[in-house]
Amino acid sequence: MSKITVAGAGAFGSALAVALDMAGREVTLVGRNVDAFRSSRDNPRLKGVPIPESITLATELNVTRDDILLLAVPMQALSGYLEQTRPTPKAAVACSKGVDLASGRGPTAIIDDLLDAPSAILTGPSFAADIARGLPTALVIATRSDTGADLQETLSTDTLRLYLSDDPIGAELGGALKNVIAIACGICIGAGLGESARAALMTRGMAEMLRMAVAMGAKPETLAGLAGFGDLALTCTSAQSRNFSFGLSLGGKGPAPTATTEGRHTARAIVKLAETKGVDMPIAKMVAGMVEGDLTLQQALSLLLSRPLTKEWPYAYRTDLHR
Ligand SMILES: NC(=O)c1ccc[n+]([C@@H]2O[C@H](COP(=O)([O-])OP(=O)(O)OC[C@H]3O[C@@H](n4cnc5c(N)ncnc54)[C@H](O)[C@@H]3O)[C@@H](O)[C@H]2O)c1
Ligand SMILES: O=P(O)(O)OC[C@H](O)CO
Repeated sequence: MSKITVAGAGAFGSALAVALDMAGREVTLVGRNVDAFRSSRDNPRLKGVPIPESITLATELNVTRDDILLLAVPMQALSGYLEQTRPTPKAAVACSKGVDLASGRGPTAIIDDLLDAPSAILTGPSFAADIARGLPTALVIATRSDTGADLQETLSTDTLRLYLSDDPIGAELGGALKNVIAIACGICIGAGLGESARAALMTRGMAEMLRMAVAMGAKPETLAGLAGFGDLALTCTSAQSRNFSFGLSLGGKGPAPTATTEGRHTARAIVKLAETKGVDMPIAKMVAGMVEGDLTLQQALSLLLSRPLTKEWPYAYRTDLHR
């Protein structure tokens, strides 16, 4: 079985490394921060779960065509990281959830542009702490390459169940866009706007995700799966989510988390992309405005609620409008 190298020793990269090591895979965890926990095996990004001695720690990326490379650095760091390291693995699997602000590209497009290796995306509802503790989790591995079945087999464990998809665009946009809607839901709950309003935001947010994804060439059914609906449900309803917690703080409840919050950047990136594609994304626009400090909560709310009354679904499914 292929060796696995995980680049990015933050919460998610470390959690994947631990889960795969527990399942008997040969794992190397690479990160600029690994020296800080090389002897203690206690990574502050993954509190309470020691990094087993069986996982090799490295500060420099060094992969061969025998290795599967999991890329677990934040989205805005991905292209710079690959430009700098130029690895040549058997397959490069992005684990980042977002859209690159500078270029509007998703993670697999960045891999395809920069590496001579098949690209894939690993995404879906999963908190790092749950994966690291071996709690049951279901994810999607999506690729257009013929490495999909091998990746699914190698990266699945007894508790980490991977479903295979041939729609990386849909899968990565599901993971990126749910973060933006989760910020909106956090704002809603933080500001005391109620559970009914959150349900409305999740549902209309799903319509925005679907419109945008289809406009980008994704299959609508991907958005109904783990990478879309599944991750939206998790992230919009759990205070464990950094995106939801960031939203809570924007809504006036609690401090902003200092950890990686992908939706802040993705909101801005997606609003730019939606304008180019002519896709209507009012909730994302409201989130981007509040993140930028251009809109107050009251302004965002009245902009959303004063939109013309419309039909619920036909517009979202009129894919011909967006192709
Ligand atoms: N934490 C989760 O529960 C979770 C779950 C699923 C997906 N993800 C995704 O995984 C990605 C990483 O998130 P995380 O939670 O591990 O974040 P994190 O902040 O815990 O860790 C990010 C890691 O990337 C490293 N890093 C940052 N910039 C870098 C650069 N320029 N070059 C090299 N390394 C760099 C940091 O040192 C850190 O170790 C995000 O896109 C996130 O959406 C996270
Ligand atoms: O903590 P968040 O908001 O980055 O969410 C983590 C995962 O993406 C949930 O699937």
